[in-house]
Amino acid sequence: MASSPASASAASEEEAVKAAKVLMVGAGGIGCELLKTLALSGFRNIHIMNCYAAALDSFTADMKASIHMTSFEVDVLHLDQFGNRHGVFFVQIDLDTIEVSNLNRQFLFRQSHVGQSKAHVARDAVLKFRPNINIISYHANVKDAQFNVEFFKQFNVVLNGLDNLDARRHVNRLCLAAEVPLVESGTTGFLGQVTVHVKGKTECYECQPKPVPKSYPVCTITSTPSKFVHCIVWAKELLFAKMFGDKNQDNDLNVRSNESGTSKSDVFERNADEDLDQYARRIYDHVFGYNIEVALENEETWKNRRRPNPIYIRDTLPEEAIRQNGSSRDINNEQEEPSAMVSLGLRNPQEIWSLADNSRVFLEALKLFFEKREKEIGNLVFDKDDQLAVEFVTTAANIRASSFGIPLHSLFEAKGVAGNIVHAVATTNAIIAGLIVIEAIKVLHGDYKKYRMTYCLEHPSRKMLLMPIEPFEPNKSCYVCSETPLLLEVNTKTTKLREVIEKIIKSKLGMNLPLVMIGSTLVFEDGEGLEEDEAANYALNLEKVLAELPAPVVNDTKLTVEDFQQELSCSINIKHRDEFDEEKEPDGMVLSGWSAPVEKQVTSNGGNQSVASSSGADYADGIVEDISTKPGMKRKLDEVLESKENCDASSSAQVVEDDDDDDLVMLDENPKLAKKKRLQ
Ligand SMILES: Nc1ncnc2c1ncn2[C@@H]1O[C@H](COP(=O)(O)OP(=O)(O)OP(=O)(O)O)[C@@H](O)[C@H]1O
Ligand SMILES: [Zn+2]
Repeated sequence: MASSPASASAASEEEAVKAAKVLMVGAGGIGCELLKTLALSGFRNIHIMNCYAAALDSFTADMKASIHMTSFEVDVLHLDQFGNRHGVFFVQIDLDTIEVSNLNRQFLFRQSHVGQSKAHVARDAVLKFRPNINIISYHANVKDAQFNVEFFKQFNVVLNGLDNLDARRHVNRLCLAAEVPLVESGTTGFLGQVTVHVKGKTECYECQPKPVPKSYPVCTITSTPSKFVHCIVWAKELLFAKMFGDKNQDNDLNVRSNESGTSKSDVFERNADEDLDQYARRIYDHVFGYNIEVALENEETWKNRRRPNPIYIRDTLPEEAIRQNGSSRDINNEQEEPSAMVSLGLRNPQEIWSLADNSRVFLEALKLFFEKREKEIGNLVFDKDDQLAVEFVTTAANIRASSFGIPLHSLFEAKGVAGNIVHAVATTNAIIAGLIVIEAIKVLHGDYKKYRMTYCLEHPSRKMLLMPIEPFEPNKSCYVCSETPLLLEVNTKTTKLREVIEKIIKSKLGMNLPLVMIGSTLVFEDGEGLEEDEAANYALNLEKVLAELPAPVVNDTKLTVEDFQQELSCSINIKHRDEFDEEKEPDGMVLSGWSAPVEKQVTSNGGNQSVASSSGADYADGIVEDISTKPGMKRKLDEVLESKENCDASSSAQVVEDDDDDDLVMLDENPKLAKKKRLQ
């Protein structure tokens, strides 16, 4: 009996799925769901890979310490280079190990897996219910050099389940270079999206500007906090950074260097004759007492504001309590990871501690950093998974909040604010994983007219929670997927090559290992394998101003910038400019022709949704389209820019921080986006 066209098409779809070679990047919340859904959807050849040992060299000591090397991982490593063992395969990459906090939603993992590779354990778990699937797992960073264009070329489709912009951009570039379709995804609480990117047919992941983190005026953070988040930003970005971070970094911590007003040493330096107890108390009095007194002297500031109270240790912890502080420490409680609350016998992170308890934990945390983690001091960056750092930041924020009459918060709540944590919703991940598989099947079938970008909303819009939208055409001025040159306005007589590389090429253009050419002269190259004299030469060039490079960069010079790993090359036309506005153009350079982050005023729709994005500097998860209100118009839901508060004229810089508000916010419509053409 002849088969109907419908069944023939279903059969060919099934064949395409069976024969597919799929690369999946990320085995976290979305990744676990995705792996399971792929396995249950007929994908037969799943190859999760682990280039773990090779990648290990590029890992920092901390990363290495977090990796569990098991015989299983080594075994997987020896399987083969490109997984051809199985002919067709599904590959999964993830650099992370399993944490207890993953278990509520990353259902392929169990308590006993904590500390093990996500990629391997996920592979193992799926093999238990689909033993005939070919899976190879890689416990590695997808940015590792071995995952080059050749590696990507072997796949029919790449599926992202990542949580950061950096890795997403990298995968986008490799997919473009290898000409492999990419299905990209992200979730934030109830919100999520799946987008399809096929070279030449749809826009690439970087065709559109990505959201920028929320920023607060410096004066709000340093002088006039009115919300708890302002205290958290102060504690994290200023105090913590000042105490434990890189001393050479700019820091706007608005503190006087010492009480007598003389130019003696830095107040944050520990004096030779000071024991740790004395040092901790001096810091406390300085930042919560003395500095508030100084701020109070500026009557103007407090005209229409509530005046803060200086807080001194003698008031919060009278003498005997101070002494107790040392002795109440449970010295038998030698924890692997030092914790001030544990050593002081405080057990409940969900409880709001009194000012006295906050003060005790603050002093204890400060001391523990010096006692137990002295080697790290000078290099620490706040990390929401670092218990002692969270304790320090929580208590510093609470003491400051108390000074300014702002309600105190529990450690659990403060950690959420400090780490920009939006609680993940397992159902959203499951829905998004399902949508990824639907798009992957369409991609394998090659019918690009059926591709959809789908957005998962929290509240129904036109009675729909899922909003499918036709993908857009590539953006003709995208520097990643088109050849449009960029324009850099810069003072060529004062700007060093190093600044252009750090602030523009690496930071804005996201290149990993850039190479810079002026005409045919190579002035800089990054990466391993350079000859000693080459490296020395490039190091010299880095410190030269542009106009004094071996091939001088002046007005109208064209730079060629390339990243071999990403197979990305772009031209930058230079326009010399003498002056830059320090406030509006803090880089001292202006790059145009790239997808600059959108910095638009936002309005709230009065909803009650949380739209913060991924943790730390890793944001940019979601672009949500609200086609119910503006058909064809893109709106972004996950970028929240607080309208600038009135601020002293002296405050110019911005402290960058993510959203804290609960409101659903939407960007004003971007007219540029409205003009974009849909796929024909
Ligand atoms: N460069 C990268 N290479 C490989 N895997 C990556 C890379 N960057 C991120 N990932 C992985 O992407 C996954 C994202 O998953 P998810 O968003 O659920 O994060 P998580 O770390 O598992 O959970 P949470 O951040 O909520 O604690 C993580 O498992 C992470 O290890
Ligand atoms: Zn593009």
